Amino acid sequence: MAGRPPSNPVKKVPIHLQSSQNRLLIKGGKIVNADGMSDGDIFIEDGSIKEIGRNLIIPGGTRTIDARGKMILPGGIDPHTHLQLPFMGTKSVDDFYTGTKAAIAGGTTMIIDFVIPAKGESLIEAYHKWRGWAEDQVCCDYSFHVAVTWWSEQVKAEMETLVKDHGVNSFKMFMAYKDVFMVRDNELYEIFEHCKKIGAVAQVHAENGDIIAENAKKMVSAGITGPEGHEMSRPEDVEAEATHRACVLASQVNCPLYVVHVMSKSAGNVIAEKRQQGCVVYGEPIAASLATDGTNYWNESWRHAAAHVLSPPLRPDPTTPGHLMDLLARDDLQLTATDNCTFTHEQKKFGCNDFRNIPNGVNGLEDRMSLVWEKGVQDGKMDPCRFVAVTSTTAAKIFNMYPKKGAVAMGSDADLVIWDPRKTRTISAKTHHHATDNNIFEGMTCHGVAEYVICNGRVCVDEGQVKVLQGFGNYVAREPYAPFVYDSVKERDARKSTTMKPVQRSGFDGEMVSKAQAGIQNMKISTNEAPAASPQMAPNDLHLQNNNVEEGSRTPSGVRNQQESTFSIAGGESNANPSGNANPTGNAKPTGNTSPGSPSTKRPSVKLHAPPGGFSSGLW
Ligand SMILES: NC(=O)NCCC(=O)O
Ligand SMILES: [Zn+2]
Repeated sequence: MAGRPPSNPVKKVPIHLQSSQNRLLIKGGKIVNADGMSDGDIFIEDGSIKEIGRNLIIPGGTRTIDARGKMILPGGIDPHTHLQLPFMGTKSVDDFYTGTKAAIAGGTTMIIDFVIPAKGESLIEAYHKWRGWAEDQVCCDYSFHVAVTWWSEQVKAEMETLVKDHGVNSFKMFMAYKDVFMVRDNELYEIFEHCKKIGAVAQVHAENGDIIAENAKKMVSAGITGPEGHEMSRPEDVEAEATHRACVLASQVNCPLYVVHVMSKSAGNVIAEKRQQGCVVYGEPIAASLATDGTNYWNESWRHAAAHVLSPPLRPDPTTPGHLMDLLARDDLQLTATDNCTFTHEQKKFGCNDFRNIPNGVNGLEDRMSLVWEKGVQDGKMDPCRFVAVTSTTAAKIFNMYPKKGAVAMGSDADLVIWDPRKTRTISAKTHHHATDNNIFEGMTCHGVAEYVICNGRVCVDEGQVKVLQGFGNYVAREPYAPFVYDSVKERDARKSTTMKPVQRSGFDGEMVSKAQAGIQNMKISTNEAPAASPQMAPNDLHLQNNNVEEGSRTPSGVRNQQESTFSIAGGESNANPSGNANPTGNAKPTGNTSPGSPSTKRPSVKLHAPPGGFSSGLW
């Protein structure tokens, strides 16, 4: 289509900007990968790592960087950013230029941003719009997740196209932002099912949007209009509940789930617990949740408090960052991001009379690497290899870019950081490279400084000096069915198929009772006048909507056929057994009444409050 960049355009970087930097030798550093450390020199040519070893034979004219006493890490990957996001009546102030410049300054060499279509907007159109914004601005490589903010056959088809033709293998759903981006549980279930079918990773923003909307109204009515009302209206439980719900829904269809911005201890614990139970779920704490806390919302300065407003919010429990770091260190949570979505004080002021209008979002892109080093490695909770895993390698694996990204290895992209673990720096809005005038980590001093940052073989931070090139980054297309994710999914599928078997019985060993005998034809059942129920049935579990109670489909052994259940997650009626015939059990007879329009062509409209197979209705 006219005006759109092709999916993988070739970047034309002027030769004078790249030629002298085509070849690089990094000598004498400690190479750190997620799976181990080694000593070796690294030869880089034309954007990728050509050789690693000692006494390499190098062409003349190669620039040498002395890395003695330093570590050489795979460049950071931030899998969660919102650059120039149109949001809450404004636009996040870091665009794809300043955002990626800040990223590089701190040692991050790739971002994955979110395309967020409005409800009703084509996902593909939105994707092209975001590509257009990014393409000539990005200083480092980038990719896109796409948000599913509404649900229809069109969206379903577009997701497939995005996977097949545009290198998107991850889709995010919002359980919050009611009426704006939020999707409901029945939609989530279907989207998860679809993600699994197309080999994508489903991501969720886990907060209960309905509860938040109600709480926020009450808060404002009670006169709590400042930033503290933001946290009070969306407390920890509201995040943990949605996290749990997302895990339960995804696990029904065995869809891999990725929970973005884990902000609370209880949400983190839910993920840890679900992983222990065998769910394929990944948790992403962010720089903000690992390094600061929600006590800031009670700061007397409105400006200070508002700068910290993001969703889910930071938690007032000051032990939260330490707890999340502990979970991260032991792989109960898997990787870090930032959710970088910056707004200036002028923009934050939109909410000066009502916290609901404070644009949600904070910084993090530039400082994540140093903060995770300080709170993780310097504090003795993780070693440098784990640091590499949680800042780079695991993102590359989950989103299927490994080992091109996320590794210091022969053949990998030359996205590298020469890291000085002893050097310190103090974070400040006065010196950062973001476009915003505030920094939620103001004044924090961290060990770990990116002395050199190399993006695709180009030195973009040189002895601490930032020398980025606008538009230098490339779009990274990602294949579906990431082995790191889908190998576990396949295993679970296989396990399920061996355990999900009906009990083989010789026949029904009690007295069969037809529904006519049971006197339930055209009988109206209310919760007060339920018929004799089977022992496991709770009368309140039945809610009959009309007078026709029809026989459910049974397998030959008499077991309820769960595939033909009348349960519909979408709240509609299932058409699985359109004839309305009872499946003969060997004793029971089919009604034989299949003519269109006859009573038995009507689908039964029994609404169960428990899933099929969970309880027996006892109505035979
Ligand atoms: N997180 C946040 O507060 N802003 C960015 C949008 C989102 O991810 O919810
Ligand atoms: Zn976000």
